[in-house]
Amino acid sequence: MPLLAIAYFSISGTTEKLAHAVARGADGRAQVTLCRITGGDIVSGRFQNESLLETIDGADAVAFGSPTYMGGPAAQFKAFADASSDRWSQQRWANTIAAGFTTGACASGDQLHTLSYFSILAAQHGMLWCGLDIPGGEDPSGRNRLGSQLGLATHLIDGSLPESDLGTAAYLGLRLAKMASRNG
Ligand SMILES: Cc1cc2nc3c(=O)[nH]c(=O)nc-3n(C[C@H](O)[C@H](O)[C@H](O)COP(=O)(O)O)c2cc1C
Repeated sequence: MPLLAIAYFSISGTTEKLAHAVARGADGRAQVTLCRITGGDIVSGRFQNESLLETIDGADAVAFGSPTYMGGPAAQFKAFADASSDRWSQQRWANTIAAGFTTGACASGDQLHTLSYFSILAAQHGMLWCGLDIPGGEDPSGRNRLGSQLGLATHLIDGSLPESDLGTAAYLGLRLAKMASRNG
């Protein structure tokens, strides 16, 4: 079974809900490891959780997740990304499947920029980007509600995530598991 690592940062729990939904979607088709990035991993501005990075070293697929903060990934996620530069120099994550998910307070809160950053991070590592194959506004169950095909973009409605966003996250997990099996 392929290994799916979900590397995410969340403070108030919304991105974490998405991470758990991605994991549920992959259940039974991949072994899943949730890798939560925390502020405590960052010492003097540098991300120092080597065991989290080592988990990703062994993964067949990786889902990157962060809330959108000020039009991009949260600083804590960026600290993790910067710490991956040792892996970059050896292209250690090359050919691993990668995808991304994010959330925001607004429907058009610049989530695309966060997803673009994730895809560039993946490209820097030679990873293979996996977007969403759900046409926005066309899915009978309302998945990919915001019509983002680069990755999963969501936003809060009355303070919580709609079920359709969690369904999209689960679908992304399933898709990653399938892609990882195909790529293995
Ligand atoms: C510092 C900060 C910056 C934010 N910037 C944005 C933003 O640019 N766009 C947006 O839609 N939401 C923005 N938000 C809202 C968060 O993305 C939103 O509350 C999200 O659900 C938090 O995720 P979490 O529950 O996983 O911590 C911002 C929130 C904070 C605290």
